[in-house]
Amino acid sequence: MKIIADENMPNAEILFSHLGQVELVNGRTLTNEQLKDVDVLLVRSVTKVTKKLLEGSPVRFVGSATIGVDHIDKDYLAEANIAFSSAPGCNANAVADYVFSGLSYLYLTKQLSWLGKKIAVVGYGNVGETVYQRFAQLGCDVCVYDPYKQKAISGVNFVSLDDILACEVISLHAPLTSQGDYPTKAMFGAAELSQLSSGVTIISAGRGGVIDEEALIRLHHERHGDINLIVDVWDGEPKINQTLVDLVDIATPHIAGYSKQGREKGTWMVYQALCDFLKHDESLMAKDSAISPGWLPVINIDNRSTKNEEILARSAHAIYDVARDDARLRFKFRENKELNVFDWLRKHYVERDEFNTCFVRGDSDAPSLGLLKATGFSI
Ligand SMILES: NC(=O)C1=CN([C@@H]2O[C@H](COP(=O)(O)OP(=O)(O)OC[C@H]3O[C@@H](n4cnc5c(N)ncnc54)[C@H](O)[C@@H]3O)[C@@H](O)[C@H]2O)C=CC1
Ligand SMILES: O=C(O)C(=O)[C@H](O)COP(=O)(O)O
Repeated sequence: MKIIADENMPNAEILFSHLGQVELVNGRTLTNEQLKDVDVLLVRSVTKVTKKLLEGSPVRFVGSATIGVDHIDKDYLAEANIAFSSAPGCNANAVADYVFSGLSYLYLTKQLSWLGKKIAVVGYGNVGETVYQRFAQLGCDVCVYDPYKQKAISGVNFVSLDDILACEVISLHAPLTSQGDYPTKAMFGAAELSQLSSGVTIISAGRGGVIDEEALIRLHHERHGDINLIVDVWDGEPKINQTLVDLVDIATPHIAGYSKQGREKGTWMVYQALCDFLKHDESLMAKDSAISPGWLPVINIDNRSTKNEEILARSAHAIYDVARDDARLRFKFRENKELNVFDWLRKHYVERDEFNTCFVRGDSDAPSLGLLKATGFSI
């Protein structure tokens, strides 16, 4: 059996080589020609899996080690009787860590406090729920917009899109869709953006295209910069709008989900699905050996008078400082105009551990202990 896997899929060779012959390829430039003798195709989000790519190939299983599936033509796969599996939730903690690292950065650099603000989450899936629950457990005033989930779930503060637009922090975690009752493509267009409150913070870590970037740039100018932006996903990746990069507080190359554990879990979930499809015993590989525990650092906190928000910010940054990814992006784009910088940065990403791999110690009555637990740290 021949298996083609994206070269950016961690552990692919280790896990899949006992199921077949594995070839690692650049997923962005993959062609139909490369698939002519391939049985299993394992991709990441940069490969458009369409009829054009697969037609005439013997591929009978496609796995995507990602949460998002907007790069997959699932209708065609079903029609062609090709099995498909993705990795729902694999990097939800990583994206939530990104959100808190971003807010921590704004707190430390602009003294922008968010704990007491009105916070909105868009999309209540694996990522949105993780982000929402962290805010809720921190005691924040948090609401969520997800018209598909609203009726089915109780105990969650679902609101309308207009209510979301009035909030002071808005974190976007909806998929990119252009069909259905509530398509998300350009869902944050000029009309919606004009309703944003003064000094709002927007975190865009779902998919580029959900925000109309030109409208966002215009709004930024009109408001004289009175809007804080943390942007991980871009319309038209890997080409990105440099005007927008220059305006935002944090610009990163679609790496919100790139924790070591999140990426490894993605490969692991696809491996499990392929074993299941092949009726192969997955226990030949141990999950523990496929997903790293992290470096297990310890943060010691005490009961002194440091503000809770400061403790949160410093702890988040001790594990993952989002500013390092922003600095790398800006530096590389200045340094090299020829290279596909966006993909280069992603391929050479210095992976980070998740907050949950870090243990916090301190007096059991220290209030910040509970806050750090709510933010995803281990106690
Ligand atoms: N920046 C990054 O590195 C990453 C980005 N993502 C993106 O985040 C998206 C969300 O991830 P998950 O929560 O795991 O997906 P999910 O599929 O579990 O949940 C998506 C949620 O969005 C909701 N939704 C759909 N249309 C909506 C609309 N018009 N308004 C509000 N909510 C809407 C759905 O009902 C669903 O509850 C993924 O589709 C992916 O595109 C995911 C992982 C990493
Ligand atoms: O899981 C998703 O969905 C994501 O957005 C991934 O983190 C994107 O990573 P790549 O698949 O593009 O490496």
